[in-house]
Amino acid sequence: MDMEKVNSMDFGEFVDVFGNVVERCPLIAAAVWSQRPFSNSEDLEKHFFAFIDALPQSGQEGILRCHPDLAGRELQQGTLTAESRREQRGAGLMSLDAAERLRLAELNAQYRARFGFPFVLAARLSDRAAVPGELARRLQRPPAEELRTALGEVKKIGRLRLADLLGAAGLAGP
Ligand SMILES: NC(=O)NC1=NC(=O)NC1=O
Repeated sequence: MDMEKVNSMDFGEFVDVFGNVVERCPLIAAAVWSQRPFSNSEDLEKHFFAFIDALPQSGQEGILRCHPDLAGRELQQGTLTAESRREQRGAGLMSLDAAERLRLAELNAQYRARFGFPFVLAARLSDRAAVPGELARRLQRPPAEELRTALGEVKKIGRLRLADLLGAAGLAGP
């Protein structure tokens, strides 16, 4: 892994490349830049996750609130980030019928009303058939446990996005 290139990035380059590892939270990349040099991709990922874990609950909930709903308004309006659009399309969430979309909208609304943040799941590790059931199941979980679960999904999304970036941007090495 050619971490030499990553470690040589100035602040602007680093945030340009890694600013959306956590959806719409460039602050995290901006903070992690200070931790360079990174010994390898796991070390880089560890710093992203450590920042999330060190936040107060309000900050962790804030990260979740930066995520667009699955198959929600932003998908309909075409305002998703490129990463989110790819992830949601890959899970088949762009081709839901009206009934599926309505069901998901209802579940998302119930979830948000109960927890105060949106349902977050690593769409690339799921698919359109599984999402409603997973949402309904997690809807019943105690808030403290569900916050931990949701942050775990943010990390899964971040891990996959980092792997794309380090692999695709010619940063992958032997
Ligand atoms: N609410 C969400 O789970 N959003 C998302 N999951 C992904 O995998 N990408 C998203 O934007």
